[in-house]
Parts: sequence; structure tokens; C-alpha cells
Amino acid sequence: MNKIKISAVSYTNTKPFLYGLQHSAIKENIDLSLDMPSDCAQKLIDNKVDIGLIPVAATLNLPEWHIISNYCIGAEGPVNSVFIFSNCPIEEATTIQLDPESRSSNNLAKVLLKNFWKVTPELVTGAADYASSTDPKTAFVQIGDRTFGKTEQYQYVYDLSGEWKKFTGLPFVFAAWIANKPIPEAFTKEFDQALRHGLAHRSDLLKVLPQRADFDMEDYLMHKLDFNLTEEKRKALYLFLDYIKAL
Ligand SMILES: C=C(O[C@@H]1C=C(C(=O)O)C=C[C@H]1O)C(=O)O
Repeated sequence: MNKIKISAVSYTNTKPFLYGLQHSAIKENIDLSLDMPSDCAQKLIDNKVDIGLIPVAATLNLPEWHIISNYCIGAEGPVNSVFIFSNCPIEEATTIQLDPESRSSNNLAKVLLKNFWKVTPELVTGAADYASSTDPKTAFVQIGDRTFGKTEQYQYVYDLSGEWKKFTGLPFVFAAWIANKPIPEAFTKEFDQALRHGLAHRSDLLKVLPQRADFDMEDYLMHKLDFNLTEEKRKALYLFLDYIKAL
């Protein structure tokens, strides 16, 4: 049998899933690569992989897509790794730099700016001074491990899934396991079992992950991230896609 090609996110948030895949027999049947989220999406769009843990916003660029797992990268409220960092209140920012590694959170920022904060700053992709501008009215979106320990460095910090919760009352799905073609059910069943195994062994994973004084890794992996793709999260996902389409 040809191996199923999979692209997964290279951040800490995906380590429980990797643990599960690496400790299950399914590892013999998959060809796994680790990529930044924007590249996971591009690989699935270009059909270089069959399945990706892709930013849900990128489904809008796929002619065919199937959610193949009951697990995701989500949050029931603040996630503690997806932020707008700013030196002024968000309502006063004139420029927002977007994160080149993100697809979902850049769009989440746009949805919140328009519909929740009701402001229209300039949005910049590929800023030369991304995340290092000294302009007091320039803020930036940032996701993943690069945000760890940064919440003390900026005067105004907006946790985007926390803000989404205030706006909609709903949880949020950043990324989901999505295929660009039908995948046999025997495989998806075994795949979900492997992911579940990884989630059940987060405490073992925490023992080997590097700890940092400025970030609560246990709280992040056990509580802030919520990996279950519940009905409410699916509802939030489709609502989010509707908001993106209306931008
Ligand atoms: C919670 C996170 O979720 C992520 C955010 C993504 C995005 O903005 O496109 C994509 C995948 C996830 O890794 C994070 O990266 O910190």
C-alpha cells in the first residue's frame, strides 16, 4: 500500500498528536512532514500531501476537502499562543502586520477588526520589520511558539480566541485534519485512535518537553488548547468561514 502523505504543524501545539502517531502502528503507513501552518495548507492545496493539519481558513482555497478526524487545534477561550501584540489600544492602531506563518489567525484578526472592534487599520502582509516595528501605532499578529513569553513585553495583548469567544460566545478551531480526497475509513479510524493515544499521554510528553520560566507549558497543553472537534467547534468553524467570505 502506498503511504498516506501527511503535513502536520511543526509547533508545540501538535506534539501530543505526533506522540500518538509515533507510538502507534500507523506510523508505518504514513509519510509525515512537519511544516509551518501556511505551508501545511499550501502542500494540501498543491496536492503534495493527502492530509494536512491545516488552518481552517485555507479550506476556502480547496476545491474538495473532508474533515477526517474528531480532533483539532482549538480552544474554548483564550489559547495563549495566538495574539495581536500592540503598544496602543487596538482601536488606535493604524497598521496591523499579519503573520506569514498563519492563515486562520490572520483572518481571525481581520474578522474581529471589522466586526468586533469595528476599526479599519491598514493590513500588511510581508512587512520588512514584521514584529519589530518601533512605530507606536503598529501592531502585529503572531502565532505559535514564537509568542511564548511575549505577553509581558507589550502593553496591549489580545488573545484572539479569547476575543472571538467574547464576540460570538463560541469556542474556536484554528486547524483541523483535512484531506483533499476521500480517505478510506479503516485508515481514518486508526488515525483517530493514534491521535487519541497521544492526547491521553500528554503528561508523559510534558516530562520531556523543555520547560520555560515564562510560559506554563502544562496549562497550555492540558487546558488552554482544546483538541476535541465538538459540535460547537464545528459550528464555530462554519461561522468563521462565513465571516471570512464576507470580508
Ligand atoms: C493555536 C495555534 O493554532 C494555529 C494557528 C494557525 C493559523 O493561524 O493559521 C494554524 C495552525 C495552528 O498551529 C497556534 O499556532 O498557536
